[in-house]
Amino acid sequence: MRAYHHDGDNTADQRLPHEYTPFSPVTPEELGRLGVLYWRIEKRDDWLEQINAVAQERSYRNRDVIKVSKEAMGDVYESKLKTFYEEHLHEDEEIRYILDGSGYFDVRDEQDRWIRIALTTGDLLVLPAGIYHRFTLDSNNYIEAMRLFKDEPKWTPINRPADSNPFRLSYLQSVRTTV
Ligand SMILES: CSCCC(=O)/C(O)=C/O
Ligand SMILES: [Fe+2]
Repeated sequence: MRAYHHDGDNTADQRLPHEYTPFSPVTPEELGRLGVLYWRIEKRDDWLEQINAVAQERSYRNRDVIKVSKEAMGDVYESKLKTFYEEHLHEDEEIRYILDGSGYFDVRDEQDRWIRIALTTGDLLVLPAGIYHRFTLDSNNYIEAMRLFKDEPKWTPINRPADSNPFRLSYLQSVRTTV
């Protein structure tokens, strides 16, 4: 995982790294203050046991696997990518363990700037309910991820603006009390 401030350029290809100049890294602790959690679980023999331990600890009872690529998604590929890259929130945590490939999750910080989180195989990321975010493939155009859920999957992204959504309000409250 590599997290840094995004350059804010929305005109160039979203799949490019978009590193702010000068490069401005963001630590896991800073992500933690936004409610974003991160674990590194190497894809060695015991990776599934480690995922199961996190899932048990955090009550993630359901899971599935998604492959994002032209080959895997066919006709819906472009429209799915567009949906993933619209700024949105969810009323539940978004939990992704990267099984293969790579991609970028962008999250908003306290000043509403984008932080780009570059994920590769072995990264486990949890975005809290109510955080504004988006996802894009990088120039490798391929990611395979395990999606974990507390209960039944709540797929529906709620696009910004969603400032009076109760999950947004409670997210903001939780971030303020951690600062
Ligand atoms: C790497 S999983 C694809 C992106 C996704 O599932 C999502 O919900 C983005 O916000
Ligand atoms: Fe999402």
